[in-house]
Amino acid sequence: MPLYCSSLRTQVPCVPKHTVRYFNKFLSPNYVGFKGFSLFFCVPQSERQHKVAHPIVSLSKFDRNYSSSASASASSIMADQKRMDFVSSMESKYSKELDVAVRVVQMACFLCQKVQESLISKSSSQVQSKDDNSPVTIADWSVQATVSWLLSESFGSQNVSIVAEEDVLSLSKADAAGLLKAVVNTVNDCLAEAPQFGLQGPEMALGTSEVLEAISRCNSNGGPAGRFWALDPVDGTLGFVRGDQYAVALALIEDGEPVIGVLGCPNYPMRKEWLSYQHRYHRIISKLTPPTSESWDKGCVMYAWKGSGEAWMQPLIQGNKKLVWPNSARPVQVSSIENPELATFCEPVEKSNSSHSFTAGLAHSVGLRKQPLRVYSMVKYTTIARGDAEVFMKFARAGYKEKIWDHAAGVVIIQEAGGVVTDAGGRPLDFSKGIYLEGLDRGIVACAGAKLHEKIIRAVDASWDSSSL
Ligand SMILES: Nc1ncnc2c1ncn2[C@@H]1O[C@H](COP(=O)(O)OS(=O)(=O)O)[C@@H](OP(=O)(O)O)[C@H]1O
Ligand SMILES: [Mg+2]
Repeated sequence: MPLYCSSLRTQVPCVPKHTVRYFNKFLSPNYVGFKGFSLFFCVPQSERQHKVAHPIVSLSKFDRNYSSSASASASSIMADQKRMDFVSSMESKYSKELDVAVRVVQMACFLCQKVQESLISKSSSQVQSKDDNSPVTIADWSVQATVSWLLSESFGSQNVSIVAEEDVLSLSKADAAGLLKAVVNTVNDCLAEAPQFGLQGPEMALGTSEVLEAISRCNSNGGPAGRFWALDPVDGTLGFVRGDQYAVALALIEDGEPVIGVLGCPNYPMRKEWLSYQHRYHRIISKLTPPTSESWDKGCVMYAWKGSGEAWMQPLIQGNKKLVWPNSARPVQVSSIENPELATFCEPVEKSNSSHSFTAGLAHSVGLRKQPLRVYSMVKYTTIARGDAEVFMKFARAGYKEKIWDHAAGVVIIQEAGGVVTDAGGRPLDFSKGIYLEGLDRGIVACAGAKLHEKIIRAVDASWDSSSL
């Protein structure tokens, strides 16, 4: 039987994670029992071909988490075994949901990219105004319809409950007929590509009523019990219409806790320096020196499930390539920088969304010296999870209530990548109270590590009373 061998500390595609963890525990250089076996391990080719549903695995990460010392006691081995069993059971519990959610977000990114291209090249006639005057585009409704339709097809509509940002009212008005037509066409164009993403599209193009129904089905109010999906079809609408950063955010929330987080970031640059530039410059440079078709220049989908201790990033599907799992996924980890002088903090672009002056004071008091990185949308969560910045702070004006779909996916991803996310009082965000993060204390603080986090929480307390927030 042909064997697939891989040297230790390289990334191993197509190996079931629990198998790697199991081997890795014994392959630790300190583990005397199997020391002579520590250079290679082998997996039968047939197993490799059949068990490809999981992402690639970084052995070095598991070394860090799971290495046993020579004096490892039987009880710590048992604890490891228990954790392995827990991880395996959770893995099988969420594997279909994760697989479908990542594919669906890939499709949503594909849709958004097309709409954003046409928005930038045409005028802004495709931008509508919602009651709260924020711009909303064809993409918002089209993504919501597409995601809702695909989740219902994959799990059965009776099993799918979705909390999402857009409502169907403004789209159903008589004067929105042109917009509705554009949404129906965009949804059908996207769903026609479903097989490329490993999903099944409709046999016939969806009619207007089916599209409206898919959008309006996202009418769950969340809450503390059961399962629901939280969707922000286009988070960072301003970034989207400006041709800049935005995200498609999908999370599965179970009994009030986000358990799966998937974030599509179509404009995320692989070279982190580009995050500080307006996306316009990136586009110009890309035109002058176009990336090769194989290079991973920008755009990713990040994902994680709670309790796995892993977060992953895969490239967006390009051209008419097929999504073959795990689609070159790479593990991501938060930065190891603890020194505030070396750390970068990111925050919302719009000062109406978060007080820039308050965060500047906090930054100064904890010794953060670098210029803030202002990035639209939940891409800020991606920035921390990937290790491209160390701190994310958001302090909205008093009275603003944060919504669960603006944070759920990012929280799971940062936590599984090794970071910390809390409110400004140091408490976990509460996703169990409906569509808002009720009881949020002052603001949101996400950090790569606990030390930085603690410093910032202390600084908030010290300066809050003198702030005008
Ligand atoms: N006044 C106010 N204060 C705080 N937050 C607000 C406010 N208004 C809106 N929002 C929400 O912020 C989402 C935009 O993302 P950010 O908060 O990261 O801001 S920014 O786009 O970088 O400026 C944005 O998400 P989208 O509506 O999906 O763009 C909103 O949910
Ligand atoms: Mg949003």
